[in-house]
Amino acid sequence: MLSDADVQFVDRRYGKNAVRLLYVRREGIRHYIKEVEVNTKVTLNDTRDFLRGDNSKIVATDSQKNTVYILAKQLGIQTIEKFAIDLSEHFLKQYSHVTNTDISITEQPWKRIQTGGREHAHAFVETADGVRYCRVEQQRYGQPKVTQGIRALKIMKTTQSAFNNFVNDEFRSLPDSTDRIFCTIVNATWDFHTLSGLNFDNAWETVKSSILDVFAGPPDTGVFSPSVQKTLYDSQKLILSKVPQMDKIEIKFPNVHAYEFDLSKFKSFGFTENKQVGFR
Ligand SMILES: O=c1[nH]c(=O)c2[nH]c(=O)[nH]c2[nH]1
Repeated sequence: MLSDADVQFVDRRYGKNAVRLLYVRREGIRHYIKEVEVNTKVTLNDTRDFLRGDNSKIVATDSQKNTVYILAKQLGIQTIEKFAIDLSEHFLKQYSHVTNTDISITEQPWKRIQTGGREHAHAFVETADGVRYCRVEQQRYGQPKVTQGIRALKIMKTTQSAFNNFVNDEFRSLPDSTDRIFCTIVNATWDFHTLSGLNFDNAWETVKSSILDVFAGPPDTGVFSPSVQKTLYDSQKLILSKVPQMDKIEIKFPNVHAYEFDLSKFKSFGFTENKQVGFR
């Protein structure tokens, strides 16, 4: 059996995961909603809970969950980033023995229903065009470190994408492709060196629209992509030039493969050899 002196704590964060909350703001007939899922974590200034089973400093995860509901009611949820900062600062202020906080929030992508070409006052549809999330980490006496992200943004283009002239050795089976389907599920995450002059909504929309613009290009002609790598890099460069407060951005464009089915065996239908077959 190890003695406590032999043990080093690497991570002592604990908290409540997946606190679901629907926040409705009613301004006359026009209503606003945020459906969010919040994870709270705090770190305490000593280890008596782990070492001795002394719970006297534990802020129960159940109390953390209640805090999410109480602060949402008291302060509202303007943006998930601001709400995460509010929660973080609350935990640090309320409990002098909390040294660090780590709050992450995911927002469901609700949009207003359009009827008769107009936005509805109180009816919404969940869309599949990207999920917004954020994370706020803060140390006592420190500034909140805000990370924003987008995930589950599935995009596809059916031409103006190629991949060729890559390493050709005994491990290669993929043919060159001069015209392939490019489909991916974007996952991007970024942080800021300052929050000064930053509008969280604008920053998030800028990232999303820049990714879509670089990927798609002009509506009629599109834009040529020689590889996922090049399109990814061009998106990042554009985003970094547009959001000066941004420190760094990580984007993942996993290839969602579309096979071209080999119909050449079905000669009676008039099918001939496929131009290209397989993963592209
Ligand atoms: O754009 C691409 N980049 C790659 O590195 C790669 N690898 C692969 O199999 N297909 C592709 N496509």
